Amino acid sequence: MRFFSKATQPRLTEVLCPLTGLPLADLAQTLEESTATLRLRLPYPVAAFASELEEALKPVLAGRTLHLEGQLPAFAKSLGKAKNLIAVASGKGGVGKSTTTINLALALKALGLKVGVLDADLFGPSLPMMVGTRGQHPDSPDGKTMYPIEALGLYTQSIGYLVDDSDAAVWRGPMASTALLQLANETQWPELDLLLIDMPPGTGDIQLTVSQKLPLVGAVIVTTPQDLALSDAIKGMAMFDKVGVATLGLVENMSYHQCSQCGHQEHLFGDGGGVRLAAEKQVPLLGAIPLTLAIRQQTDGGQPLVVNAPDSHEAHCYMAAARKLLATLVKRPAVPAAIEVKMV
Ligand SMILES: Nc1ncnc2c1ncn2[C@@H]1O[C@H](COP(=O)(O)OP(=O)(O)OP(=O)(O)O)[C@@H](O)[C@H]1O
Repeated sequence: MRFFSKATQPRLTEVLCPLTGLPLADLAQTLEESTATLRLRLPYPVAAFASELEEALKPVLAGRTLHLEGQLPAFAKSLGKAKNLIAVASGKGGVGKSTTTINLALALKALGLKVGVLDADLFGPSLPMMVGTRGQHPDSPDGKTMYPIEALGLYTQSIGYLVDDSDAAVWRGPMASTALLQLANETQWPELDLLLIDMPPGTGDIQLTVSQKLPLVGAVIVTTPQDLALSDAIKGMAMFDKVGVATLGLVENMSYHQCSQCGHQEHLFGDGGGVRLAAEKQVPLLGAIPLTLAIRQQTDGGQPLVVNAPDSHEAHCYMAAARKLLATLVKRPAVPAAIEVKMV
């Protein structure tokens, strides 16, 4: 419900939200409005957008003091206290799904969200290496559930914390799906705005079962511009479609190679594949991430670029993708909060 005075309402309709591009009147809720104050609530954390919002809202304020607050609502059922589960998937292996997941998670955290990452990549759990938690094991308060391991400000859980890579690789079919679902369900996630799930590569039974049994808001598909990766990305989208999970967007990884010496860009794996696929499937292209030495070195070394070099071109690419993903989410209808009915 939105309450605007006659003076404020038409002006808020003209002001566009810097995140979504939608009129703020469609998103904001007025909590308080007086001659001295305007207090607004938005459906996303506002700190990272404060200066853009203050600038955009100047015409509405007319000298009043602006107070902003915001929180991401739930767009699907939660998993315990974790809201908004998003699968990060790719049809083809080795396209940089895990690298994209971790950098995207850190970029979303930089936008003010509380983010968890579930490394569900049974066949090559790489999250512990990417966030520098290799060799750590989750604590258990009761011998039945586990706490996630906090790293770089993210709440992480990985099959790699529990078993050796060699043990994980031999899991097949139902056993693998059960292990993944247990890992998701038996982790005591804190209150999270988002939980990114780094899915195993492929579109087989394991991926299908996990997509059906976890309450996903949607999926982000990672691809490279290569024809083979693109056709596997289409298979990935079709799988999610089959189980009624929306594709929230595409990330084109290794979009172009950027030389660390001269900055020259070359389209090693082809040009424009992600743009064409996004247009054909009518899904947002969330971002185009370059293939660079720094991404590989720093992510593989446990210090992903978004935290280690936040001013780099690569970090800006991840930040732009995170912003677009957040904007895509915010435009979706939220799940209504539970209404408490008192019996008298
Ligand atoms: N944009 C990039 N620039 C440079 N190197 C990258 C980039 N993206 C990923 N890599 C590197 O490519 C390798 C594979 O990446 P990653 O493990 O993220 O792929 P994946 O799709 O998750 O693999 P798998 O299918 O095995 O789960 C890693 O060494 C990673 O550092």
